[in-house]
Amino acid sequence: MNKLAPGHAGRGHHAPAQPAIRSDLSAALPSLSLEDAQQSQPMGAPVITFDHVTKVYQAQPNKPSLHDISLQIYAGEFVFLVGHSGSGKSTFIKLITRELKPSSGHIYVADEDLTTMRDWRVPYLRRNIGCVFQDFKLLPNKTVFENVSFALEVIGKSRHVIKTQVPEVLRLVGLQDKLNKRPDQLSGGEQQRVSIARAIVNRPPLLVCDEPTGNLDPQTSRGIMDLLERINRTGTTVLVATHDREMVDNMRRRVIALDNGQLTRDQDRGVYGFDV
Ligand SMILES: Nc1ncnc2c1ncn2[C@@H]1O[C@H](COP(=O)(O)OP(=O)(O)OP(=O)(O)O)[C@@H](O)[C@H]1O
Repeated sequence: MNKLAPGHAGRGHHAPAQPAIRSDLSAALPSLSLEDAQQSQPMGAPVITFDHVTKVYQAQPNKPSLHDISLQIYAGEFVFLVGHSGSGKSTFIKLITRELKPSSGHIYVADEDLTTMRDWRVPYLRRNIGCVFQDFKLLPNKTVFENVSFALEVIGKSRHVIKTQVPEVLRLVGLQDKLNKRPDQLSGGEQQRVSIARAIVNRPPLLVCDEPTGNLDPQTSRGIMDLLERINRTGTTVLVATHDREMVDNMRRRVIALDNGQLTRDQDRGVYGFDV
């Protein structure tokens, strides 16, 4: 069943998207407070809009990796993106971060049209999107503290901001005692917590995760999903691409299902729903 967000047309697969273009992306997005707030309700404005999006890779001209996808994800939602290997999940995420451009259709993040966005604006877009990957992507020769602080240094944050925000976020993910460890001195679950800390230290309003528990055992995976839920409760919109059936079935959040590049299901409190 498609859910209706307050004050908005349904999120049906073919809902027309007509957002106004805003020049200030940051102003258009809510900011993350690291203190746990009440469970936030989806707010009025869509954070992500796909409007008849098709993506065809040059290497596979006859087989769209995504075909005519239209949907909206609202501020404060927690959404699972599920589908078999090759169904288009990573392509979907790369379109949101503007690593890829669609072959046709439009994608809006906080009302900004990524299709027409100038290249110089892309780094500003990415400051608003925390990214978490299956393989953590930590810098091996840097400590936990340095891996997280680096994310703030590259966007020019002051030493004062770094000294306050990095310990705060490492406390949030439960790594306050591991600041000086290197990634190879941590478990897989701890490394993923560092990568989540790095993704949210700049308080992005949107967190996208591509198979965040793909390398972790079930118990560690539950800890990571609990953490993502806590981050979501602070108001951050969370999108998780996953194969983790148990997690999706237990958490009963919105599920968007892709099959061969087609949107086949968009369900509130959904289940994984594919045969393994
Ligand atoms: N750079 C590329 N060039 C050509 N085809 C690609 C490229 N990247 C992905 N594809 C194809 O696009 C389709 C979707 O791939 P995608 O990686 O988005 O799927 P996925 O659902 O994320 O898969 P997985 O769960 O295995 O990561 C597949 O058919 C894949 O072969």
